[in-house]
Amino acid sequence: MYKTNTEPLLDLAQVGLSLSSPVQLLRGITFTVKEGDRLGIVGASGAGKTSLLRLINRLSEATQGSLRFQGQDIRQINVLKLRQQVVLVPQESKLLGMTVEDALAYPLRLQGLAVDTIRQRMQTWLEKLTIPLEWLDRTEVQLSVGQRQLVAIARALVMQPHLLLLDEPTSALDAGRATQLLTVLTELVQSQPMALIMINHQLELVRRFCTRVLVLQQGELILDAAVETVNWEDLHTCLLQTQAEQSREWEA
Ligand SMILES: Nc1ncnc2c1ncn2[C@@H]1O[C@H](COP(=O)(O)OP(=O)(O)OP(=O)(O)O)[C@@H](O)[C@H]1O
Repeated sequence: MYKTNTEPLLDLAQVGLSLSSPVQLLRGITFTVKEGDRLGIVGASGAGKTSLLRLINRLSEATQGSLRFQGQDIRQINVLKLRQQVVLVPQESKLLGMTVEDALAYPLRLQGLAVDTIRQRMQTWLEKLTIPLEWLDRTEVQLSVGQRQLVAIARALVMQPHLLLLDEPTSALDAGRATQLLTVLTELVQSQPMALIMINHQLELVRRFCTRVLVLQQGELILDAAVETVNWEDLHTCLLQTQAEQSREWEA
C-alpha cells in the first residue's frame, strides 16, 4: 500500500461564501484533507454541498477565509494548473459535443502528453470502469445519464488528479455499478498519493466507502467525523428532519 504523506493536501480555514448580502451560502467551514482520505459530504438539499466543492477548484471564489492546496493559497495557483490536480466531476457533466474518445483524450492533449500515454491511460480506465469500447464513438446524446456519469468520471481519472471532487457520482448508477465504481475509487486512493471528496445522499455508500463524513447544514459544517465513530441511525434521522424543515421553509 502507498505510504501517505501526513501533510494536509487541502486545508480550509473559516471559509465562507456570501452572494449579495444578506445571502450567506457557506459559513466558517474548517477542515483538512490528507492523502488517503475519502470524505463523504452529506446534508439536506440546499445545504451548500455543491457550493463547497466548487470553491475547492475555484469554479467560484470564497468570500471569507482561506483555502490552501499542498500548502499554497489556491488563489496563488494558476487556475488551469489547479484544475489539472483538483478535478471536479459535476453532477451533470457535459461532453461538449465530443465523442467519448475525444472527451477522454482532450484534457490530456491539453497537457501535451504523448499519444501513447494518452492511449494507455484511456485503456486503463475504460477497463477498470468496464466501459465498453463501443461507447467510444458515441456523443452524450447517445448515452444514458448513468453512462454519461461514468464517462465523466473516467475523464477525470485519466488526468490522475491529486484531489478528486465528485458531486453525487452514483446518483444515476444502479447498485452494482455504484459499488463497482466506489470499490475502484477506494483502491485508487489507497494506492496513490491522492484523496477524494464526494457528495452522496446514500449514507450506506458513505459508511462503506469513505473514511470520514462531513455533514453540512444550512451552510455550516456541523460534523466532521471518522466513519467508524458515527451513529448512522441518528445521522439519518437528523438529515430527514432537516430536509422536512427545509421543505416547510421553501413552501412558506
Ligand atoms: N449562484 C447562486 N446564486 C444564488 N443562490 C445560489 C447560487 N448557487 C447556489 N445557490 C443557493 O445556495 C444554496 C446551496 O446550494 P448548493 O447547490 O450548494 O446545495 P446542495 O447542498 O449541493 O444541494 P443539493 O443536494 O440539492 O444538490 C441553495 O439554497 C441554492 O439555491
